[in-house]
Amino acid sequence: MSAVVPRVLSIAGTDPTGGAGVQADLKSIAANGGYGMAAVTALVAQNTHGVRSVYRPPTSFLAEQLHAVSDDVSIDAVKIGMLADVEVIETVREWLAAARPPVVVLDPVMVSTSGHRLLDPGAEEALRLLLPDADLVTPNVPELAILLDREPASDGDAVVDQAQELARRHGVRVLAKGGHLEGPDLRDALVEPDGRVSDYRSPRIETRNTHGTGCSLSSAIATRRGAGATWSDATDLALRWLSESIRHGSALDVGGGHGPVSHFAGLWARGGLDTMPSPDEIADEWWRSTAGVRDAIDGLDFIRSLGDGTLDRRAFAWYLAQDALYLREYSRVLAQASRLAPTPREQTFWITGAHAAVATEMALHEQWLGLGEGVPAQASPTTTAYLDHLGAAADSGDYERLVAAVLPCYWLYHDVGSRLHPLGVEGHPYRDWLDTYAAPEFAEATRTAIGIVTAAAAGAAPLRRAVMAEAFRASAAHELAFWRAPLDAVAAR
Ligand SMILES: Nc1ncnc2c1ncn2[C@@H]1O[C@H](COP(=O)(O)OP(=O)(O)O)[C@@H](O)[C@H]1O
Ligand SMILES: Cc1ncc(COP(=O)(O)O)c(N)n1
Repeated sequence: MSAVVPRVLSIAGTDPTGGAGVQADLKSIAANGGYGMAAVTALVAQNTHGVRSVYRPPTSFLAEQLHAVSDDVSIDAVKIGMLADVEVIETVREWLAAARPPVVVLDPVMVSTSGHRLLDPGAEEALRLLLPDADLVTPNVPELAILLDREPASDGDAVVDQAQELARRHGVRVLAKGGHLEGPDLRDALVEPDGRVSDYRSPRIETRNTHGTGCSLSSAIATRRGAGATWSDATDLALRWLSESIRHGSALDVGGGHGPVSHFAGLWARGGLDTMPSPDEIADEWWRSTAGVRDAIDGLDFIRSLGDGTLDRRAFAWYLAQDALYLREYSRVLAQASRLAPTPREQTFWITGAHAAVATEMALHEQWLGLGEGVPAQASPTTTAYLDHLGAAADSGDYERLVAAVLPCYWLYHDVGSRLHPLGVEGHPYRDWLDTYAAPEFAEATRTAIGIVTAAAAGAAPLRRAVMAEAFRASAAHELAFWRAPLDAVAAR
């Protein structure tokens, strides 16, 4: 079973400038959605101008690296690059026989772009013997010729002929790469062991940044295949990614010779570098952003006297009348959230809230309206302002903004309600009210609302998340004004 994120091992040499070898492989694996690992065959002192020297550590140590990985990690794919000499080839072959990784892509690295040997001339036959252990071999034009012991092909058809010959001889799939041929059009050919050919054509990109293209391509194919794509799809996806990365290579400005490709250019452009907060982090941040509003609510005479039961009945009746006006409209706003909801679960949640707002709570308020304190039938300026804010969010058709705007009505009410509730002793004049907003169903609905809204915010792009946070904060400020209004209104009469 391959993992969602395929675990891909590169067995290759190094490039301290990061454009080729294991350094390029790890970037390519990551850029194609894999988890990259690397066992180093040889240390190469090289840069974008060329190779200066090669140090090949004892192969016993390579074997230790390989077994350290396979003893611990389930490997989904292996990419093999520079093998340096016969001893290294033998070490890798023995390890492959023992570890049996499900996908093996072999890039038969022999000579660097700059013309330096990365494989002993005497190791060519050993490399040929390794070919059947691979699922895919990815030679460039000169490597294909050496593996066949022929002259290099000079056009696309000759490359395909040679690739078919190699595939047949060794019973292996071959991706023959056309980067070394001349001309404006590039052709790579995937040849099955039975000779069937799939062509991949693309325009040649005018650039000096082609250092490590072979390393990067083979790692990308191994990763895509390790994730479950067919060989043909894996090749197609990897080539599209490589073209994009070659196109952005020169913008990196790395070195004065053949520079690297820009492995993450596409991801940077499309995904940006922003981190994504978790829903819990958003909940914390948004809640903290209302600290001032909450302190101010707690400090209101209305809240204090509501808690100890000394609140002026007229003020309470005025408040209930405004709340009834508010709830009718709030119900419509929740119904709009339900209409825009992306999932049935959310659709159900908001429509249930809309029903609760208009039915259950209205019924409670009907009783209190019986207080007969000559309450206003018109929405106050404060109520109107709050409803205008919610109405604008509802009319925008923007689900995320809308649900962020309706959240404080749950969250702050639940917060105030659960703190006032213990004060609602026998005989408390506002006990029914105190019970409503501390009820377990309201606590549950509040939790669900917070979960839905913060999950939407976590998944939103940063700018969208900022719009949501602003809608939330504005509603919280309207909540404060709503609680402050009743005593002011009664005092002004
Ligand atoms: N200038 C370029 N424009 C577009 N694709 C390129 C360019 N150079 C190389 N490639 C692609 O990069 C891959 C590796 O190319 P190639 O040069 O043939 O192999 P290697 O890097 O092993 O020598 C191939 O898929 C090739 O099509
Ligand atoms: C360690 C190592 N492996 C492979 C290459 C081939 O790179 P290129 O794709 O430029 O031929 C390289 N230069 N160094």
